[in-house]
Amino acid sequence: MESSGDDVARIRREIQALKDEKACIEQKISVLEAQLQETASLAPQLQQNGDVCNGSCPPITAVGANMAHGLSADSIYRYSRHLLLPSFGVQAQSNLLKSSILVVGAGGLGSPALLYLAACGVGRLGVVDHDVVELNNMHRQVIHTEAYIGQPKVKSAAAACRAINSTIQIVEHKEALRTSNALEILSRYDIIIDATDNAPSRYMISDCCVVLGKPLVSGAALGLEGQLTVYNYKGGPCYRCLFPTPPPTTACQRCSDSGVLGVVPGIIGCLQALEAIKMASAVGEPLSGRMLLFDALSARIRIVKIRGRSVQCEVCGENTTFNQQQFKDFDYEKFTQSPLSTSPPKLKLLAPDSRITSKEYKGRIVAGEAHVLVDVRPEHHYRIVSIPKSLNIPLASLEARLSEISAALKQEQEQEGTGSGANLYVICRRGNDSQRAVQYLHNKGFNLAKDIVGGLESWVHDVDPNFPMY
Ligand SMILES: Nc1ncnc2c1ncn2[C@@H]1O[C@H](COP(=O)(O)OP(=O)(O)OP(=O)(O)O)[C@@H](O)[C@H]1O
Ligand SMILES: [Zn+2]
Repeated sequence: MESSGDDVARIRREIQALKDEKACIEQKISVLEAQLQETASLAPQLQQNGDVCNGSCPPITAVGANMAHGLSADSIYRYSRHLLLPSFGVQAQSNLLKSSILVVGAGGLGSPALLYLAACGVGRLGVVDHDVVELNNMHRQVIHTEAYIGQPKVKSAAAACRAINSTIQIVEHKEALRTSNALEILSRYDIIIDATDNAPSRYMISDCCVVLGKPLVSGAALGLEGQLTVYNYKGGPCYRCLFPTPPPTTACQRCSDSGVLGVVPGIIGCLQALEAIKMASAVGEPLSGRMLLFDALSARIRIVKIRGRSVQCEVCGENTTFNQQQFKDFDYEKFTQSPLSTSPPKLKLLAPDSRITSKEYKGRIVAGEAHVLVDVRPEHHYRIVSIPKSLNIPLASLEARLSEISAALKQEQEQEGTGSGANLYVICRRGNDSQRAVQYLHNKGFNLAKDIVGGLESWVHDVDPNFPMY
């Protein structure tokens, strides 16, 4: 028998499937309605004339309305506020409708970018992402709704775009962009938007744009800051011109570790859409050779001049031999020493006898074992949630606070009255920092220190599914 939780999930899935079907049918209806509207505007005049056109009469639209630009009546009405802009107008809108733009990543940056690109009438809009929608995406990834939790982001994003504009083509690429598929996917679009969140993807997308000769709108947002620029546009620099060597992996922070205020990627994503729209419609001056820096706390936006194309650039420089084949063979994960996937790396620094699983640790609590549990997460993480009776000593202050661990172990031993001494366990969020801490503690003479494999994530997974996770 299914549990009530399974039931709820199944019913939600069925509802979503029906909603998708409904959205698809509605899209078809509105396309047919637009066709009907255009055809019907001819029909009464044919009837009034009392005869049926045999092909020899002049086209009736030529008498009723002069629309040499080719926009339909529906499009004129839909995009009328664009058409009214003297600096945009009919020509720019027609250019947009003929353009194609690809957004890589349907997360914090991609969400607003996709919504505006769909709304403004980009003729073909592609979205690439391999991930599924999660509850902790909701605060910033505004294209997704709760009904899509657990479903592919591309499916959710495409449905939202279609709901806004059923007259454009939306293409779903439900896969991670890799060297094996990037050339083929990117070659189908005029302009590329990088809305990903990791170093290997950034280098890979930029290099691919260089070999294919496509302009790239690149954005980033973390914490309360964001930045934006356009690469590879009419002789401008590429990402590698600016950053020939990848930053150290410790400098590559992720939203899932460092946090991000939802509206910050919202702002940068909107600006990415704007830069793409400007290029697609041939209006204005793209942000090439300049970088926009946004600081939410001080409410400051600065535009700084950045270096131009580097003659020494390994990918776009004067003597480069970098081509499509080299792109396909390039190992971006090795180059940046970080994974393409959004999941953080899992370190293995300790011997098995210096580690215990979260289940084993739970067993020791139940057995009443004398021990101290040190939680080495930063204090603001610890304040979100922690295991009762744990002692918070962040990894960064471990060196200065070793005496607190000694004191806690002594106190525990006295309370329990054990002769053999109390055990020392170390936990963190995912099991990486706890290993670093145990290595350090071993060097400082705490030889019995053990790390809890997989940290609080494994505690939630294997011991207590109700323990809140972030
Ligand atoms: N190589 C890639 N190909 C396709 N999509 C990618 C690639 N790299 C990253 N992405 C996608 O880009 C999006 C980036 O979104 P965002 O930075 O908001 O982070 P997130 O991974 O959704 O959330 P969080 O970091 O908070 O867990 C994600 O949906 C991710 O799946
Ligand atoms: Zn370059």
